[in-house]
Amino acid sequence: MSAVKIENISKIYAPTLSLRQRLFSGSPARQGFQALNDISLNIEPGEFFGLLGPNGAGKTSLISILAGLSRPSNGRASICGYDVVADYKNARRSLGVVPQELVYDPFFTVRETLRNQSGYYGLRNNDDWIDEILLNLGLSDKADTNMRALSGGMKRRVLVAQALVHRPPVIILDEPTAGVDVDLRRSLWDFISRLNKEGHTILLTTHYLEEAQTLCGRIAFLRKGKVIALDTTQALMAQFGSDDLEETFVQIMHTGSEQAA
Ligand SMILES: Nc1ncnc2c1ncn2[C@@H]1O[C@H](COP(=O)(O)OP(=O)(O)OP(=O)(O)O)[C@@H](O)[C@H]1O
Repeated sequence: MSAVKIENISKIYAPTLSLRQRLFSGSPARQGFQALNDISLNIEPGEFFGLLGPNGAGKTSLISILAGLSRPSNGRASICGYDVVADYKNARRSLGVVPQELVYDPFFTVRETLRNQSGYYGLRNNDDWIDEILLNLGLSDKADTNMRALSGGMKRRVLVAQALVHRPPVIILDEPTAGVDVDLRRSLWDFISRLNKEGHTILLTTHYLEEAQTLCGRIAFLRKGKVIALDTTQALMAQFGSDDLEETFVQIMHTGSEQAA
């Protein structure tokens, strides 16, 4: 069974019309914006998979569908065999998502935040695991600090910790190292690599291609909502005669065409 299965997913965002336009426009309804166009791919258990593409390619739109935050216009997706729409609860329980946006509740400390998150999954007495996560993310000395008193990079570490409280088999990281220092990057990647070696499936989006080159076994390149290349990292680079993923990325974005996933 695939850890993540994506079958013919398309996403069309509804057009945003003002009230005035809606009430008084006699013109036919405007078409929505197609962010994803017939995406299919499978990620096997234990893979470290990269989803790469330029700004606006559709990476976050796809992740939002997997996380149950947004519904696909067409197609279906499942996490560990659980359909993300029909079996939302089990799909969500199998998944930990580190979002791109820094979202947090300013009234709680770091430990309270992680206890609350554990509570959403019905987990009590989760402090041993919370302590291990805090240690691995360099947050032990911030456990009793209020969220609003943390720096941006520290808040991002807490987002990573939140995604891990229920030990999900699949972890999605949406640009987790944007705006964080070298120390966190190293400790984060050491920790995530360890989780991956222990069997967790990782789906990563990042604009740091050297990170993707080092970490990802397979990569899908997205452009304008379509998969334009999908293969092992080595095979993608070999195809373009390069040993540098950034160089490969540039070439694929300028020459790539849609290919079967
Ligand atoms: N709620 C929305 N309503 C309308 N359009 C949207 C919405 N969310 C995203 N889009 C559009 O869909 C396209 C894909 O956006 P998305 O955020 O998925 O891209 P991305 O690959 O994650 O980009 P980035 O690398 O900048 O995070 C963009 O053109 C974006 O403007």
